[in-house]
Amino acid sequence: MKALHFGAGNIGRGFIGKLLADAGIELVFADVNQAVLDALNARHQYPVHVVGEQAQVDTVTGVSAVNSTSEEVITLIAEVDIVTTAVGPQILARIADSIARGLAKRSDSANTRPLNIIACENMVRGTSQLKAHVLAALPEQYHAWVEEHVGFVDSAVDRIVPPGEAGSSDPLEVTVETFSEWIVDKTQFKGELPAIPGMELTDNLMAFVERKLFTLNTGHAITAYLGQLAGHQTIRDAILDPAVRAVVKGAMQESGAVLIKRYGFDAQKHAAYIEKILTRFENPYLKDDVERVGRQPLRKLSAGDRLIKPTLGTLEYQLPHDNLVKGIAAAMRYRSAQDPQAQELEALLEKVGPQAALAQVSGLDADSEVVAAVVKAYNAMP
Ligand SMILES: NC(=O)c1ccc[n+]([C@@H]2O[C@H](COP(=O)([O-])OP(=O)(O)OC[C@H]3O[C@@H](n4cnc5c(N)ncnc54)[C@H](O)[C@@H]3O)[C@@H](O)[C@H]2O)c1
Ligand SMILES: O=P(O)(O)OC[C@@H](O)[C@@H](O)[C@H](O)[C@H](O)CO
Repeated sequence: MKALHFGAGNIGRGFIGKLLADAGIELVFADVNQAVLDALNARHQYPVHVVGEQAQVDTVTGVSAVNSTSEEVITLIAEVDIVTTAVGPQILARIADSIARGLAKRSDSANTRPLNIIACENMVRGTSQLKAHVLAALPEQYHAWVEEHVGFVDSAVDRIVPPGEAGSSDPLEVTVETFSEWIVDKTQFKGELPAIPGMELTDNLMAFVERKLFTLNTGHAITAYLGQLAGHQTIRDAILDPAVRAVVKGAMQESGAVLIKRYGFDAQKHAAYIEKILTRFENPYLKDDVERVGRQPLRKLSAGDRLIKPTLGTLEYQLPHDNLVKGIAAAMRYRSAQDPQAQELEALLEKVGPQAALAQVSGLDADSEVVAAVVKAYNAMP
């Protein structure tokens, strides 16, 4: 079996690429970072530090890399059995053209072996969104062939992987937590279901996607935003601050009430899931900056993402949302000199004020009670 993975970044090297390579699958990474590409092709292996009570260093072997914008990628898509991505939601549209060209080549060369494509991004049904971009870039004559031979498989992916230590000179070294979860929608595969240790198959993906995105990522984002406001640099320091922790836990309980109502989750098990996440945020072996977790606040404040979507759920079921509201207000206070979205948000707030800015980025009704509540919380923050 052969796989092409787009994005040799933190989650690409530290989780998805590692699982594929560990399963004995021949793995090629596609990326645009020349230093990473050169190092992968020079060494064909890299170290993964799995940190926790029982630390270990695993070596991922037998890997190579190509530039994501090269013709080699097109040829690989025509040949491989699995394509995975971990590039970030905003990059999916950019790689769609290459995938479309690769699928056309695959069809032209009469390769009818099943191909499965799995986007491993923090978004709801990211692979389905990638599929829409790919079909938009693919001439109509190939669409029926793609429907028959190519599976677009949605997934939920969970492992906290911060960037490498600032002091490390190895561009490939990656540090990961012990916990990991990769859940894929088994109803969307073409051909035989792959047996990859660490990949779990489900026919109830939406429940897992929403559970992860609207618990872990909701809590993570609020930890970052409130943490920055309280002057903390890392997620660990932020979550150990009782004032931050109370809002984060409260927000996860509020989104949890929505999930319990929507998917019939067991309330006790969900409470245990929240507690486990809080201990993961506290991990003393990971240095995860609030700026990584808070990155791209416009994406995180968009209608389908981790702050607004669960809040809409509380409105749907008439449930409390005071802590989610504080989290949204804190997101609007997020500032980062490195992050173009943080600057765009700041400029928008200056130009139109918090009420109109929130309505614009989130799609919420500017005259709604919930927007008024966020603006009140925002004005009360330093
Ligand atoms: N890091 C985590 O803890 C974590 C956990 C679960 C999910 N995710 C998700 O995984 C995705 C990647 O996150 P990350 O933390 O690994 O980010 P990252 O920045 O470390 O990695 C992204 C990689 O994509 C590469 N890239 C950019 N443009 C590209 C292109 N056109 N073609 C190919 N590669 C390209 C970058 O060079 C980089 O190596 C995001 O959607 C994120 O939400 C991250
Ligand atoms: O990757 P983002 O920007 O969507 O979210 C930042 C973090 O919350 C995220 O990367 C988590 O570390 C990850 O989702 C854990 O599984």
